[in-house]
Amino acid sequence: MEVDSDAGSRFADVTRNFLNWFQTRHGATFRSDLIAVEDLRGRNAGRGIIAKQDIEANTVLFTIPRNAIICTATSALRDKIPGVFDIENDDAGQSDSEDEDGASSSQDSWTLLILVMIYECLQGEASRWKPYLDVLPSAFDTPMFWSAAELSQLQASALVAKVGKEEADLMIKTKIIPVVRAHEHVFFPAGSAKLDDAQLSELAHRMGSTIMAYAFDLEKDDENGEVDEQDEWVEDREGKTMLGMVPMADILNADAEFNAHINHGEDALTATALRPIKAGDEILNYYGPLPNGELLRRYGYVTAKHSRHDVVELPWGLVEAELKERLGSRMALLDWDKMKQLAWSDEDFEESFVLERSSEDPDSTGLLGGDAIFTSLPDELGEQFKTFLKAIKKVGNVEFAVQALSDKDMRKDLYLQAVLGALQARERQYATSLEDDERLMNAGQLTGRQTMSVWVRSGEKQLLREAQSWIRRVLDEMRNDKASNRTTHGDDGPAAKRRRF
Ligand SMILES: C[S@@+](CC[C@H](N)C(=O)[O-])C[C@H]1O[C@@H](n2cnc3c(N)ncnc32)[C@H](O)[C@@H]1O
Repeated sequence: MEVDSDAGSRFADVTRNFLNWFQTRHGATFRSDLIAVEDLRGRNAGRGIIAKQDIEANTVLFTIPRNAIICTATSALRDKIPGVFDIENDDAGQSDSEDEDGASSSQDSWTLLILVMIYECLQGEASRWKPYLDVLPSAFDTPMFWSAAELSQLQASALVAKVGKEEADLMIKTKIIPVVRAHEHVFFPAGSAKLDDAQLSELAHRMGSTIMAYAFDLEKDDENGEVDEQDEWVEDREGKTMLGMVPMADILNADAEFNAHINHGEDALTATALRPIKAGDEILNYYGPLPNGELLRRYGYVTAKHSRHDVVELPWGLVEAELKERLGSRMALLDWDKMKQLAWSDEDFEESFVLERSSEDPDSTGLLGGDAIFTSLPDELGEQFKTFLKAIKKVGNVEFAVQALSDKDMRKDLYLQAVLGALQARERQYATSLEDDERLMNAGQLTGRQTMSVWVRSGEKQLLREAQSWIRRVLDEMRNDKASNRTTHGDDGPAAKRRRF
């Protein structure tokens, strides 16, 4: 990425101001002898923290006093509009408050932090976090901000349905703008221009996306003052946890393999090296075992190391269609709609299933061991298949369903064949093949967003292929077992040890 020199020096100025501001917070530490905040825009990673020299394991890299965090407990907004913040008395962590100005709100910790961030931004120089707010992003690469044409590059990825733009628009319209409008004298400093609804909505979107990619969960400390790292970077969309913006901790970039950890202490959060770090290496945090699609949705980037966590959704309808095809002329015996109604009356019946690889967790030093391998279909998919066969038997007493229900090997073969067909159909839902995607990547003509789309969709296709290969291997094994049983016992001999379905 080209970085023009004017923009480059502005970028460096706000970084310097932020560092000065951070280091003068009471209780803050920053090992400037060991680490530096650097401009990583050349590799599309914004700011990041780099080791200036070799660092020993367990070294504390920086400390953030809790009062430097932006959250509902530290911002002055809470005292100015206490009614809006009164969510404690509600079991679900939500309030349906009606304040003196009649603005109705149903807030949670997520919307309250958006309000706090809007408030602090609108205070300008008067906010005690101004130098920190200046290093937060003004533009995002998350799909929330993509055009329809850009989104179409994700093809059949389930990510498309999860972008959530309409939900965010509605939340801003019903929970953010009314609160600001009802308290304009609080949000807009005297003499400042008031934002119109479109400008407020844009600011709220920016703050929402910043929180999504930067905020920490502040309430998950265990008795040792530590946080389960998978929960540390949160997406608490149910509003049940206390969220906060943690200056400096959120300058750390992250990957599926990482070398630093943020410990949550009583008075401060500390960033610690998990293992020896070499001079020049980036200090990396961990956002959890996220598939690239989810990394893109929440944070706006993808990495090669996160591919191991990729997932793909298999809609049940595709498995059902395969089964229908296999029923062939026997379909005449069935009232398909009645049978479906019966199957769907089971409360556990699912519309789709998530396929994923088995992969070990990173070790205590942040390193990954072993490959991620596809080793099984979801148990629930097998259960659902059986439920469906039972419905077929009940409604039509179709011979092959009756047989499959009593013969485990036959059922397993039928199941695997149907899922194999469904996986192939799922692959065909994408507009390009895995090979097309590889050619596109190799041609090197894609924009950043296009590259990320191809990465996400080809990661899903790759997993579909691995699942198909796994099924073919299992089917081959079953055939070989059967053949060897026949040679051992003769065709009429008792079946040898049956495999579990
Ligand atoms: C908590 S911030 C980290 C600091 C950020 N780079 C900045 O300049 O403010 C999270 C954002 O950093 C970027 N990021 C984090 N890890 C990254 C990585 N490994 N590669 C590229 N970008 C990354 C993404 O834009 C993400 O939304």
